[in-house]
Amino acid sequence: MTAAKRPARVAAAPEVIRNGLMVIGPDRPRLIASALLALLVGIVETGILYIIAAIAIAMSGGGAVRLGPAGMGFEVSIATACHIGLAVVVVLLALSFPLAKLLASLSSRAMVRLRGRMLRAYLSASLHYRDTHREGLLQQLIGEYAMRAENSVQQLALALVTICMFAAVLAGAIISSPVIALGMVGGLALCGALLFPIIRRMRQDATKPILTNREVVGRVAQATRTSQEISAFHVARPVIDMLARDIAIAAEAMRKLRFEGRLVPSLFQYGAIGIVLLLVLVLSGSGTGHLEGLAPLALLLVRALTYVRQLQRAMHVAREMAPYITSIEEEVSALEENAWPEGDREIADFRELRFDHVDYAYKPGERVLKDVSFAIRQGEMVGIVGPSGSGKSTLSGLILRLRSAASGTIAVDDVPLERATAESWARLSAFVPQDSHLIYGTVYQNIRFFRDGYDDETVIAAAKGAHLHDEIMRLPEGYDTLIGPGARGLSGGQRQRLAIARALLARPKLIVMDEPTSALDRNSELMVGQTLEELKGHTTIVLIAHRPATLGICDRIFRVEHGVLTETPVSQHVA
Ligand SMILES: Nc1ncnc2c1ncn2[C@@H]1O[C@H](COP(=O)(O)OP(=O)(O)OP(=O)(O)O)[C@@H](O)[C@H]1O
Repeated sequence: MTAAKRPARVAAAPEVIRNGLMVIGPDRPRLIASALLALLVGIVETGILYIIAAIAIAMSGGGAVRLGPAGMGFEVSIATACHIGLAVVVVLLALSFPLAKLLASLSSRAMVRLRGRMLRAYLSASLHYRDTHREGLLQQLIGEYAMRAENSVQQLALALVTICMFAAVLAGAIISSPVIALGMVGGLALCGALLFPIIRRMRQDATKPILTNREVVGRVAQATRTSQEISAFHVARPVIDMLARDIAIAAEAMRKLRFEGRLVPSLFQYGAIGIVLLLVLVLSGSGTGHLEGLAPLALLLVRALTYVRQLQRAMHVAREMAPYITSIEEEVSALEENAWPEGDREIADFRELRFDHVDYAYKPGERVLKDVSFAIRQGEMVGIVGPSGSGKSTLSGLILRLRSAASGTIAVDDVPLERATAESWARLSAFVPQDSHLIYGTVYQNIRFFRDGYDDETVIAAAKGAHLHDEIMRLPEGYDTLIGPGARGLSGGQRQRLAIARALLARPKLIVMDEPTSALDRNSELMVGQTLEELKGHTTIVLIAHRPATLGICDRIFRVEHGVLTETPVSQHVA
């Protein structure tokens, strides 16, 4: 399982209901309250339709308005009937507010829960598992999938509410004229039976989305990330063509779904009306006397049919959306199963970090690190060298406790690194990646990087430690200048030193630097070198580096080749 599959099908009703209830979860009492309220609205609505019909009859006949069931009714003037009607309308309006509020809150609360769960699951999953995901997965889950799940819940709740209203109006119609009302129910059932083969065929057509949205989103994410290269290689046209093709295929599948969504309810409604008219024709021709009170009944039946149409549409949309919930559930469960262990031992300091016979594989059977054993003592500066692809970055992931060994042990003093709490090790260690990223925010926010409890002075001290302070002070608003995507950019050298300031902020005991000077200009490289000199002796540094100039400062140097680590003399690497 590598990524959320775009559901290439329309769900069956039981799946829709099961999924909807799963997402609604703790809000089921709200759903029940909505249904009860809807039933009440349906009953009151039946009353108002009955009053309107009675007024219409009285107006056409010139007499009083007759209200109440046959034989037990009473007569009132048209004005009184209108007043009663207005009072009922006020009740209807008053009931509409809580019903609308309940329905809206049901789905929005479901979305908040879903998004929170997805975000937690994704960010708590192991890096090893996240590596197996294509790019843009979280965005797609939290964006498109959550919206569709919300829509499914909304439609399902709407369907339930519609059923309740339909039941109330139908009950009114049955009381008014059992023969015609039951005839209409029979007509609907007949329509359903007749239309079933067409519906099934259309549904099958609609479930052939050859290209998944997942692929479209993945390709868009890829196009965004490589936008600079796309311009430089002048390949915008083929990229646009490729995306346009993908989008068109997805759109065709969607068109078929929409077509079904529009057509089937109409076929149902008009078919049922036709059957009712036939029934009236038969009854009037036979003179069986079932036609008294036909006017209110006609109104009730028309209203009931609009509910059927509404129900059809709601179920259609809910069915279309429900598989996204299945997909979210599968994806989130897999992420949760692969949660990265939090650990249970607080580590405040360490004397030694030791690797014993450590193996690591991204894929089963393909060892990237083989039988790695070494120890780093507190305060040492250790260089890691080796050709590209030899396993240096993988090693840094293991040191940072972002990955766990496939076999062998990694220990901080006597504690296996996996047992150390993720939080305490993250406080004790820091990372300067090969390619660091800015976030949209001020320089302060970029250096703090979501960590609370560091005042401005501490941030400034970190920037000074990274030899970035003077350049920050030259920005228009100093540390308050907005930087990052969509705002002001920084040069590669400045970005790298900002990454170092980020790492220095919490005064870590261990810093892993992945090629910190690989892409730097001479000036930035000198400043990074100066930072390293200043850290030497009191902060343990693991320096992944190629340049002899950077390695000269190291106490010890390890070489990784084809995943095998050996110690080599420092003198061998210094020019
Ligand atoms: N996410 C991944 N999935 C599968 N294989 C991976 C993954 N990341 C790295 N590898 C493989 O693991 C091996 C070691 O990669 P690593 O990034 O640790 O090398 P490196 O020595 O840091 O390389 P460089 O100096 O180019 O950064 C490489 O063969 C690489 O192809």
